[in-house]
Amino acid sequence: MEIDKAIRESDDRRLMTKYNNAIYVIKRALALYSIEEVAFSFNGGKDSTVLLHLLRAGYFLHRVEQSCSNGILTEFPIRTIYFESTSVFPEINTFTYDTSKTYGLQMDIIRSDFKSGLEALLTNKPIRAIFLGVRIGDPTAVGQEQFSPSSPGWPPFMRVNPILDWSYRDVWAFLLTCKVQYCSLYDQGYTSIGSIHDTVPNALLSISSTSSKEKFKPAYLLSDGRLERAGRVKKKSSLDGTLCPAVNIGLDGANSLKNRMFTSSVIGVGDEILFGTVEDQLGLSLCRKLHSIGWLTSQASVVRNDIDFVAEEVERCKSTSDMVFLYGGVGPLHSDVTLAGVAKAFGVRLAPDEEFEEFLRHLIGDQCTGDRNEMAQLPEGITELLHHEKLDVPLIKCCNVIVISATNSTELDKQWDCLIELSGSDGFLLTTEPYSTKHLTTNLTDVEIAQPLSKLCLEFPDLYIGCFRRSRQGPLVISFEGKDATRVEAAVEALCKKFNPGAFSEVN
Ligand SMILES: Cc1cc2nc3c(=O)[nH]c(=O)nc-3n(C[C@H](O)[C@H](O)[C@H](O)COP(=O)(O)O)c2cc1C
Ligand SMILES: Nc1ncnc2c1ncn2[C@@H]1O[C@H](COP(=O)(O)OP(=O)(O)OP(=O)(O)O)[C@@H](O)[C@H]1O
Ligand SMILES: [Mg+2]
Repeated sequence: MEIDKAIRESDDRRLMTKYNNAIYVIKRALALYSIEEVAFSFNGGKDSTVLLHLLRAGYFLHRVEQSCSNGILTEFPIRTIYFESTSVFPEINTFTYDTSKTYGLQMDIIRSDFKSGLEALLTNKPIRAIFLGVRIGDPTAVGQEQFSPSSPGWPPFMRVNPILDWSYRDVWAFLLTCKVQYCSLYDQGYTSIGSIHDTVPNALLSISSTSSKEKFKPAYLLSDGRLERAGRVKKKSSLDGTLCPAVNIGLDGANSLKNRMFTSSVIGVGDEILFGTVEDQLGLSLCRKLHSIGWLTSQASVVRNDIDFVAEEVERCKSTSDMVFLYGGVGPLHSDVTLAGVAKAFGVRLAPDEEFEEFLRHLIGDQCTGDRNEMAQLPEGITELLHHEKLDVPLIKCCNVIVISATNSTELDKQWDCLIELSGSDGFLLTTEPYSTKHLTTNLTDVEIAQPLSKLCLEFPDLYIGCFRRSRQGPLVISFEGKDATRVEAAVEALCKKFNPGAFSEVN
């Protein structure tokens, strides 16, 4: 088998190790699932081209071990799926189809989005595992392992990532050592290829040229593989502020913004809260603190210590709230997945942050060894460290998401005060007009009060008018909340007028 032979004959020991590991993963997958139950997700990119040849080698070796191959590989029976989009580079498309022909791939072309395409595929075919060319530096790799079940909300299948631990250098070492064809765009300075709308050649490969047409070196000459995505035009850039859509307040706007309604979401991360083992004080305290600065908390939730759950919740909240507060799940333990969830929600990877690592080093001393300190990994390109002299470690702000590391109310009080100070009078946590609040209690029945209250809500749409009880039999409490104290007063008066005097009394 020519791939296996090329690697074994090369003297690249690192490549050999990576190859052996990938082949091991492929062979385990082929032992776990029947050939009808696996699929290969191929898109003509360099990573999936590597994977194609690894799968060819892995399938061959698997057959040899089962003693059913004579050493000549004539077929590649693994179902191949290609999501063909209208915004794909023509060179990628042609390469994908040509490769399919060369290696006799049984290719299913899917023209819908990934999720619905996979849903339809899995309904019609017995597929249980899909091979992907995902690598650890890819934003989508956050939290994945070589075998990772698909995320919640996706149809159920196993994602098999044989080259998860391969670097950019490993990919090129493999393609060049095996002398296999790859898409021609990689010889024109493209280093990672998305759609025609978001991909340009990598500027780091640019050759200064006197002619008007810029020239580029081939992808394999990129010396720092961490920059392979430099040719990907960010859909939203953290620098132009669009990735951080919410509170971007300039001095001029501060006064008018004081009257604006700011909304927040509060997300707790912790299985223990959900088991009922630990009482969630931080969520309550954050809601109170936000209310005290005139913010409206539009939702507070608690999710499991699971990257996908965190990512899903953050993704939803960051686009609907001005600011999202996350607490719990921060640290170096296996259950500390909060920052990975934030990274996934923003589609960036976790990367070591030297500045943050330095703070941790001061705090935990020698226990914190450079490359092994998981706590020093922060969402890349979107993280701002908020320094305050009263804090041993800076607070982490990723666009409009603030990660609170406090584990109890006292620590939270301290971090909150620092946040307010750091935000200043025109910052990301602007103190706005405080709420004016009134509470009335009454012994009127729900039936008596329901209709007049509904009418009152229509008359005062600018106020929050709600009801709650402290016990089923006890009095009803009606709360009025609003930014304009005279309006709150007017609503209270209007309600009292609808009933006999003495029907309500004011409480705190
Ligand atoms: C076969 C296949 C399976 C996928 N499974 C998942 C999944 O389980 N969870 C998930 O969040 N994304 C999944 N994705 C989506 C990818 O993680 C990623 O969003 C996609 O490759 C788009 O990357 P891009 O935005 O860089 O183009 C899957 C994609 C493919 C092709
Ligand atoms: N349109 C698609 N059809 C099928 N599989 C896809 C598609 N897009 C992505 N994938 C799967 O996701 C993997 C990761 O995609 P990614 O874009 O990171 O890598 P690539 O396209 O192989 O290489 P490159 O990073 O150079 O673009 C692919 O290797 C492939 O398995
Ligand atoms: Mg690609």
